[in-house]
Amino acid sequence: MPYNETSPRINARTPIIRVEELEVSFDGFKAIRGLNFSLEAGELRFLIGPNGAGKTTLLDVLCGKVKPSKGKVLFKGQTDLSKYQEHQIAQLGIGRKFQAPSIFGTLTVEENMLLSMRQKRGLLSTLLAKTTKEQRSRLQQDLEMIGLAGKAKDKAGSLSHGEKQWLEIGMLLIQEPELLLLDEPAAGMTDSETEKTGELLHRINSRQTVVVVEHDMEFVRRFAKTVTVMHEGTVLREGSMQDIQEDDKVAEVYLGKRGERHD
Ligand SMILES: Nc1ncnc2c1ncn2[C@@H]1O[C@H](COP(=O)(O)OP(=O)(O)OP(=O)(O)O)[C@@H](O)[C@H]1O
Repeated sequence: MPYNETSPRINARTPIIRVEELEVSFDGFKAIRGLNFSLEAGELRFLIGPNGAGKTTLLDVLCGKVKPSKGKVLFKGQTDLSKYQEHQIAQLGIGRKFQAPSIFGTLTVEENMLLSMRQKRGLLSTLLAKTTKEQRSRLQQDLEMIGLAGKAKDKAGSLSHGEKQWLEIGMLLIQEPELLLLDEPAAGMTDSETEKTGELLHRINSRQTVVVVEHDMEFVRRFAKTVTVMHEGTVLREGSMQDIQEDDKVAEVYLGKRGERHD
């Protein structure tokens, strides 16, 4: 049975994430200021905005890497994420992929996936445990999902840049998060890898909620469903890509305050 059929993953009523009046300060500098943000279970949400808008900081708060100085961050309506450590948040079901790779190049693709699967259980002894039939089937399913089933026995170090990124995503998927946070998943990829990454995001989104921080506007145009535009630590606009593209305020923050130049 597909693993997502047994869990109450998608509940269209309760937001999977609700952020209220969030503030994050770094030595007095407010990187996030009064931010409100809501994400429904099952969404594929793109976060965009100029450099320094606070996109990465928001993901850092959601995964527990950065603690808010004010405000609420609720997971599934009741769990206050600000009270949990990073590893506990991972256990709760929020997976974060950073840009820097964390795979073991000397291990095979499959071994990297298995290590990640066992880490989730949090017991060192499980590293020595035998893989169950169910786990093997999970592994196979996720390898197929990320397009690396044919490379399961290859050393991870021999993969292309794009394939390494997919393996990292696979290592998150195998931990069965309900919410996946991805920072520029297509950065540095070839055109064909970028296309495959977009398709992968949509496949993942058929069973999980996904938030993607992205700079590549062509990628956003091609693959985004709903887009949140951030600016100066808060949400500037939210909507479909078409709404966002037609918005004067969004154009202004991206194009360096056109209005001011012409006044
Ligand atoms: N650890 C930190 N200490 C001090 N300032 C920080 C720290 N992390 C982020 N900032 C500052 O907070 C602001 C928001 O940064 P953040 O990285 O979240 O923006 P971003 O929208 O992700 O930008 P980019 O698109 O350039 O990655 C920036 O001004 C940044 O310099």
